[in-house]
Order: sequence, then C-alpha cells, then structure tokens
Amino acid sequence: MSYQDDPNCYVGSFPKNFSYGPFEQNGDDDNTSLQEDHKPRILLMGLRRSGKSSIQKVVFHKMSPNETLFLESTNKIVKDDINNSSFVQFQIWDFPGQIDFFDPTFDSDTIFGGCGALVFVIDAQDDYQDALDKLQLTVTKAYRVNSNIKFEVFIHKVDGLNDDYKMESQRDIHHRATDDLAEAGLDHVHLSFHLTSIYDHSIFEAFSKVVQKLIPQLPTLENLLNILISNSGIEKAFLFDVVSKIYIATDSSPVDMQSYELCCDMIDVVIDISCIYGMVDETEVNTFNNQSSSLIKLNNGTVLYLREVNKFLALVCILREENFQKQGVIDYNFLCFRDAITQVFELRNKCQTAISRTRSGTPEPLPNGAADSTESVSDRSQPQLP
Ligand SMILES: Nc1nc2c(ncn2[C@@H]2O[C@H](COP(=O)(O)OP(=O)(O)OP(=O)(O)O)[C@@H](O)[C@H]2O)c(=O)[nH]1
Repeated sequence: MSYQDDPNCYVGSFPKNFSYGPFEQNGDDDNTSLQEDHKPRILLMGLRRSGKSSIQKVVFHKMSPNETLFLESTNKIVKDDINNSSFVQFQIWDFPGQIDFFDPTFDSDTIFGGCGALVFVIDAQDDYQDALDKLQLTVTKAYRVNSNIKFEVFIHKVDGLNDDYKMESQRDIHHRATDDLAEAGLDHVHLSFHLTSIYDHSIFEAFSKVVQKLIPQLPTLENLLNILISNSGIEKAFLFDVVSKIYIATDSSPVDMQSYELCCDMIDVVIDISCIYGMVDETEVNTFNNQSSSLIKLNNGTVLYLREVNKFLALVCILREENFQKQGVIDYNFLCFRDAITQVFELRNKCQTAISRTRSGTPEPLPNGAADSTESVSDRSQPQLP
C-alpha cells in the first residue's frame, strides 16, 4: 500500500486558512479537547522546509524518503496519534514553519503545557542563523511555560554534507545555540543535539532517543536487558517497536550505529518475508505475531537473533556464533524476559487506570509497588546462566 492509499498520510494540500487552531488530527476530523489529552506530546518545530513533516512521515508512516519531495507545506498544526504499544504512546504535533509566537491565536500555555519533548529541526544544508534565532525564541517561550520539556535539536539533512563539515556544523550550532541561551539567562537549560537525515538510519536512532526519554519505565527495561544479555552470552540487545523501527530500550553498553542498522534491516527482512509467505489468509493484516522469530548468521561469526515480545515489540540480539550453541538457555532466558516485560506492561496499565479513575473522581489506590517498577517485576523468573 502506498502512502497515498493510507488514510493517515497526506499528500494533497491543507485548508488554506492558516491559523493555530482548530487543531487538525491527522487522518480524521475528530478534534478532541486538548486539555483532555494526557498522552505525552512531542512537538516538531523549526523553519519552513527544514524537514519536519518528512521526519514524521518517514519514521511513523513508512513513507519512502524520496516521496517526501512531494510533501506540501504544513499550514496548520497537524496532530498525529502514535499508539504502537503500551510503551510507545504519544502524540506528535507537526507545526507550520512560519509559526508566530506573538499571534493572539497561539496559545502557548496549552501547547507547551502538556509537552514532553520539543524537537527543533535545523536544515544543515541552509544558512542556519535564522534557525538559531528561532530556536532561542522557541526555547525561551517554551521553558517559561514548562520547565520539564526535553529540548532536542535535530541538525537535519546532513546527508548532503561531508564528514568534516558535519562535525564542524554540529560544533558551531552547539556553540552558538548555547551562547544564545546563556545570553537569554537560560544557561541551565539543556539542549541535546543529533545529526539526522531521512536517507539513512540516523533519524530513527535520534527519534529512539527522544522517545526513550518519555518512557518512565526505561530504567526497568534497561535493567531487564542487562540481566538478559549477561546471562545469555549476548553482546547487544535492542527492544524494538516493530512498526516504527525505533528502539525503546537497549542494554547499557554503548550503541554503535552499524549494529543498530543491522537490527533495523533484520526487522525489514522479517516483516517482508512474513508478508509474502506468512499470510494464512488474505484478510490477515498483522503477520508479525507470537510465532515470529528469526535467525541470521553473518559471515563474520556473528548471529542476529530476533524474537517477538508482543504484538508490537521485538527483541533483536547480536551475539557470537559460539555463544549461540546453547540456544535452549537463551530461549529460556528470553521467556523469563518476556514474562517480566508483560508484568511491567500490566503494572503500567493498572497505574493508568488508577490515574484516570482519580481524574474522573473515583479514586483508587495505585497497585502495590507501582512507584518502584524495578522491584515490582517479580523475582519468579530468574534467568539461567548458560
Ligand atoms: N536531503 C534531504 N532532504 C530532506 C531531508 N528531510 C526532508 N528533506 C526535504 O526537505 C523538503 C522540505 O521537507 P518538509 O518535510 O516538507 O519540511 P517542513 O519543515 O515540514 O516544511 P513546512 O511544512 O513548510 O514547515 C522536502 O523536499 C524534503 O524531501 C533530509 O534528511 N535530507
């Protein structure tokens, strides 16, 4: 299915009357009240044509990078609900490039108030002085309303730059942006910088980091992955959101881009093969299910091993071939890991139900141990040493 057939994607023009409201929900007209929306929110901001809509379409709607050439300018805030799994639930708000904070229809309290992360996109192939001025204005405005926002700067379109120039631009943008903030008396505000392009995996990697900061259970997930790899002879493990290919957690060893790319490619292979050969009947939409697993042996003695965790999440591991001889132990440890993840999910769901009951006026105590999710994962499932 091309993105043109997908009701969640757009190619055509937007209503021409530019304003900051009413908000447009991507794919349907149901404008839910902003105040009632409690999902973490990621705002995509930056100058016109910096690449905001392309990022959102490529990462979350599987649009191919070349197709973004035909995207029209955004002239309203476009809201997109991402509900891939219980851990990956947020809204992305794509802003028009020509946003004017002094416009009376721009309600900064509502927009920045419930925001988890603000991604500011800078076109690195263009002169970025205007973008830096806008970044300073945006951060100042947003921070005054909500000091908990995570500020992420994407130095974007770096595919057109050579390696030296890329590093030089990053240094320069970092330096100037932090200087500008210091001038505005906001030197304590932290900005994270990422070099990105929709033409390679860097945009998925950067978005993974943005999303991870919004997952309160991240330390628990990392802890579980650390336990799994140390007891199974695994070198690196990623917990992937299969639909978007962003990783929601990994063990605490450093991530190298090549390993991440290998794992992403493996997911593509598994999905493609499942779609072609795994469909039992024509009506089936999701061929990724609890039977899904895959093993790829590379010619350098490395094994890639993928196991399904639930409908939306997959564990992808990289390990040495000799450590894969005891596959039974690895599989057993994986089942323990999956059990633990399920418990984290259940706890999270209970907490969310309790919170919504409290909001709707029927308070209910949070489940035991909900505050400390690391300890709440039962010790029943202890991994085995190989
Ligand atoms: N070379 C390159 N081009 C990109 C990249 N990302 C986006 N583009 C191109 O940049 C152009 C503008 O992209 P958009 O996504 O429409 O930009 P926008 O920021 O949403 O623009 P407005 O809606 O006007 O604010 C398109 O032609 C994209 O193909 C990238 O990583 N590398």
